[in-house]
Amino acid sequence: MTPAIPPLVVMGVSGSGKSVLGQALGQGLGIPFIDADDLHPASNKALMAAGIPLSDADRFPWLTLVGATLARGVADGHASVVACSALKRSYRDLLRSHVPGLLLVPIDGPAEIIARRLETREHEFMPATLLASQLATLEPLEADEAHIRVPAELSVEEAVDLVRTRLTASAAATPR
Ligand SMILES: Nc1ncnc2c1ncn2[C@@H]1O[C@H](COP(=O)(O)OP(=O)(O)O)[C@@H](O)[C@H]1O
Ligand SMILES: O=C(O)[C@H](O)[C@@H](O)[C@H](O)[C@H](O)COP(=O)(O)O
Repeated sequence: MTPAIPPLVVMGVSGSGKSVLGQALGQGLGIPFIDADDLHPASNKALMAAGIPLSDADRFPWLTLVGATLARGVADGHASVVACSALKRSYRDLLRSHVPGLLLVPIDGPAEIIARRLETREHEFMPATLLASQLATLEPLEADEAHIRVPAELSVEEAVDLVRTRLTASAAATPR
């Protein structure tokens, strides 16, 4: 059965694996993938490249663009999957204000795994030194935030299977 797919945001700190999983989910579920990294204004990229964490004021216009991008997909009749850190509850609320049916896909794992991933990857503008600030900023999901949690230890294929299985199960459980 093909589940009805809600707009998805793969979230977590830098280096948790959002871009890789988001891309794989887009392919696996047959929906567009957008990396929120690509929606940052040059000013945000310059701050991060200089090792300066973004403030709420830096992030809100960017998150508004991310939310509008998700909403455009819904208006066009399809879900999209976005990779976006979405670290604070207020950021996620802003995204949900654009797409109320938003389903979060948080990637959770020990800081050591994430730090190791950051050490071995190349990034256009994000230095590994910002991981500490990302972890300090991350606000855990609250009980009313719809989500499918993905352990960082899973392979990308296992993570896609987990999300697909959970989507199918929740579609089967939803009364028509
Ligand atoms: N499930 C995974 N298992 C092993 N390595 C992974 C996994 N997901 C991502 N990676 C690797 O970790 C690094 C960070 O992944 P990336 O998707 O860029 O993270 P983010 O978008 O959250 O910053 C990359 O080198 C990527 O290849
Ligand atoms: O401060 C933020 O809100 C995040 O840093 C977010 O903007 C993202 O994490 C960066 O664009 C780096 O990209 P990765 O998360 O892909 O490393």
